[in-house]
Amino acid sequence: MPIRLDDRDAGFAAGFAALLSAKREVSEEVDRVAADIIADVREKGDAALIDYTSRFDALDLTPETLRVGEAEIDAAVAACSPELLAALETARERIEAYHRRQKPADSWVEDAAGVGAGWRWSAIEAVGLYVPGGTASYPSSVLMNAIPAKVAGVPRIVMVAPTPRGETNPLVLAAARLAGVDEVYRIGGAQAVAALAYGTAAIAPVAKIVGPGNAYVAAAKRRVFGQVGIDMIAGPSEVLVIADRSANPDWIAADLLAQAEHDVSAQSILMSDDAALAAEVEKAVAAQLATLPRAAIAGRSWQDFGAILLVADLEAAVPLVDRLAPEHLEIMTADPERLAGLIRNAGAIFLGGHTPEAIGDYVGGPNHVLPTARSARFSSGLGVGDFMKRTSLLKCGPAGLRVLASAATQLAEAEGLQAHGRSVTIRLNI
Ligand SMILES: NC(=O)c1ccc[n+]([C@@H]2O[C@H](COP(=O)([O-])OP(=O)(O)OC[C@H]3O[C@@H](n4cnc5c(N)ncnc54)[C@H](O)[C@@H]3O)[C@@H](O)[C@H]2O)c1
Ligand SMILES: N[C@H](CO)Cc1c[nH]c[nH+]1
Ligand SMILES: [Zn+2]
Repeated sequence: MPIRLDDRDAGFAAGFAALLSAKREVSEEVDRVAADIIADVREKGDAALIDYTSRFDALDLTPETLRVGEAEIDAAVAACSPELLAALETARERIEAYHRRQKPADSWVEDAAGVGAGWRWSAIEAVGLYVPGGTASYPSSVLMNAIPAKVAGVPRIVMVAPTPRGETNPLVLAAARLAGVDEVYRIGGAQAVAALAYGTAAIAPVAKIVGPGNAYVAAAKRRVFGQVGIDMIAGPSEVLVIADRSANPDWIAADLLAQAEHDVSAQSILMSDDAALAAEVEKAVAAQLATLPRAAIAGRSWQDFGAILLVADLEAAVPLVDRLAPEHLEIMTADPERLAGLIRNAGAIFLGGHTPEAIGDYVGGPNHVLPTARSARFSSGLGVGDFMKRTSLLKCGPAGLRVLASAATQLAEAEGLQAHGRSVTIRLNI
C-alpha cells in the first residue's frame, strides 16, 4: 500500500517527516560494501574488477577484454536498425542544441584602478561516465552523460557500463560512438567507480566521475569524492506529480509507474487537492501495473515508497514540494507555470499534462541525469558546467598596484602576515 497522508489530519506533520526521512538507498550496509569494494580495487586492480564482474554481473573477463574494442562497437552499430539509429540521432541533436546554450563565457575587465580581472573556463582533462546497466540498459544515459562533456571540450571521455551475463545492448555502444566517447569498459557498480577514480593497469584514472546509478554506485561516488570530482548524487529515480481536478488520472498513473519501473528503490508521489482524482489514480496504477513487463519492480517501488498526499490547497503545498526536492516534478494543473514559479527545489520541472517526464528522459533536450534523495535542495542536473572549471585571472601594472597597495598591506598587517605585506611594498620602492 502506498503511504497516504492528508494535510488536514492531525498526524500529517509526523507522517510527512517520516516520508522525508525514509531510507530508500544509502543504508550503512550498502556503504560498507562499497567501501570494501573500493579498497579491494585499489589493492588488486584489474584482478578485483574481474572478480566482482564475475560475481555481480555473471561475466568472466580478462584484462584484455575489460575494454570494448572498436570492432565490437562497429558490429553493434551495424546491428541497430536504421529507424533506431535515426531516433538516437534525433535525441543527440536535441540534447546537443540544448547543451550548447549552457556553454559559459570567459570574462576580462580592466577597472578604474587599471587592474585587469576576469576568469577563463577550461574543460576537465579526463572524465568517467557511469552508464547504468544492472536491470535495464540506458543508451539515453550515454547521450546525456557524453554530449555535455563533448560540448565542454573534454579531451578524454571514458565510459563504464555493466553488461550482465555479457549481454550488451548494441544501442548503448552505438550511442557511445555517436556521442564521441573515447574508451568503453564493460564494468559497473562500485568497482567501476573505484577503477575510474584510482586507475588500474588497464584503465587510466580520470579527474571526475559523473552519471547515475543504483545505491552501490551512489555510495561509491560519495566515497571517492576528493580523490576525483563527482557531479551529484543521481541515485534511484523519483517523480512527484502535483495535479488538480483538470488532470487525467490515467496519464498520472502512467507517469508514476514510468519512474517506479526503474528500481525497487524508486519513488513516485502524487500530490493533489482532489481526493476523487487521487482515488482514480490509485485505481489506474493498479490496472496499468497488471500489464507492465517490469511489474515486479514497479509494484514493489509503489508499495514500499509510493505516496499519495492530499492537500487542502495546492499553493500551500509548495513548501512541501520544496522539502521533498524531487528529482522530477510534473505539474498537471490548470495553470502550471504559476505553480512552477513558486517552487525552489526540484531537479527538473515538467509543465502541463502533455509533458510526460519520459519525453525528458529521451528527446526533450534537457539532461535526465538529475539530483535525487532530496539533493535538488543544493545541486542541479548534469550540464556543460560540470565538465569545466573556472580559473580566475588578475593583472596589476605598476600604477594599479600602487592604487591597491595600501588596503592590501593594512589587511595583511591585521592578519599578522608580514610576508604578505612585504610582497606588496617591496614592489613599490622601485
Ligand atoms: N537519477 C538519475 O539521473 C538516473 C538516470 C537513470 C537511471 N537512474 C537510476 O539508475 C539505477 C540503475 O540501477 P541498475 O541496478 O539497473 O544498474 P547499475 O549499473 O546502477 O548497477 C548495477 C551494478 O550494481 C552492482 N551491484 C548490484 N548488486 C550488488 C550487491 N549486492 N553488492 C554490490 N554491488 C552490487 C553490480 O556491480 C552491478 O554491476 C536505477 O536506480 C535508476 O533509477 C537514475
Ligand atoms: N528517468 C531516469 C532518470 O531518473 C532516466 C531514464 C533513462 N531512460 C529512461 N529513464
Ligand atoms: Zn526514466
